[in-house]
Amino acid sequence: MTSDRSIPGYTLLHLLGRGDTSLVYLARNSQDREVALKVPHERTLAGREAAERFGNEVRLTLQVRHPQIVRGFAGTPFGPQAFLAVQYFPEGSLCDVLKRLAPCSLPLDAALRVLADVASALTYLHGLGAVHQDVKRQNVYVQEGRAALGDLGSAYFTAQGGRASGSPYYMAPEVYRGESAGGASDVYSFGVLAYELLGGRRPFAGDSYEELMAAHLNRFAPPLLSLRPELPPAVARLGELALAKRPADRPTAADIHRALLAALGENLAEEDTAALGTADSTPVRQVGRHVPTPLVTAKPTGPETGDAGRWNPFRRRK
Ligand SMILES: Nc1ncnc2c1ncn2[C@@H]1O[C@H](COP(=O)(O)OP(=O)(O)OP(=O)(O)O)[C@@H](O)[C@H]1O
Repeated sequence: MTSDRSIPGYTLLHLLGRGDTSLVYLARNSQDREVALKVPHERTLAGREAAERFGNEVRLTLQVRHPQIVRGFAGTPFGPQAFLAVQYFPEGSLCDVLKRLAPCSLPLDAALRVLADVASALTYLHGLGAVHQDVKRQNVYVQEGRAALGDLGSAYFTAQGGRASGSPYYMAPEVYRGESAGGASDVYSFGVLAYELLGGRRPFAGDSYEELMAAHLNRFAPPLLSLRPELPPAVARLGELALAKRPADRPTAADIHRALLAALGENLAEEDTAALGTADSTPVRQVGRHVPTPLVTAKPTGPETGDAGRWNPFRRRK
């Protein structure tokens, strides 16, 4: 269950957290930099799908570079020495931050800033032709009010095909139906995150996977303005449109990013404008679970932490 493997070049300082895929340590690298070191569990390495997911996370994390995506420093995708060293966030994930704040929620400006950063990360990924597939508060890391999107284990380049997946509380209707995922599916998950941060509750609840699926497919959440009247109307409107049942009715991540920056009184930075269309990426070789697969009714595709699991949202693992 636990991993006591040492990774050459790193001194393990202490355990930061335990996920379904890996143990995450605070570690020091040979340049004396503190990093979060992800070391996969033995069972992750032993399971084909889990090992491929970890390998995918390593390769994509090291390939992409954006200020609002958790930065990867080094890694080995497969084998007994597999690891991933990433930027360390002392404040932890957005989930950790919200737990510490409870019963209060993020002040409006702080929530808009976090959402703008996540929208910026998605704009960049979508510009590369990639989808993230697991946008949720557990995968957003926070430092001094700024946010970075992490966990690229389920991400893939749409041109190369991949398997639709997600976390049940955040999964788009088309993913529940087993159709292919696209940027619009990430926008839907972003809409759930935005609803949580701005509305203070989830848009859809359910006591089972089936109940959640029925809610995401058929129900409509109360308007955000009814939950938080002080919201900028344009942001509330885009937040609701992000939850549109049909992918084509949703705004793009870039639309949402612009609206959030406007609400914060800012303009799109030049590098973000460039990232919209000209991001340079050489897609990595896809393996195993990332070759095109016939899609059947989507099942959540991975174990999960906390209360929004990819496999089973009702099983708590930590
Ligand atoms: N970059 C980081 N900085 C600080 N803490 C981190 C970082 N990455 C992970 N952690 C901590 O480690 C915990 C486990 O990380 P994570 O959820 O990414 O594990 P995983 O096993 O790789 O992913 P999953 O559970 O989704 O399969 C997090 O909940 C968080 O507390």
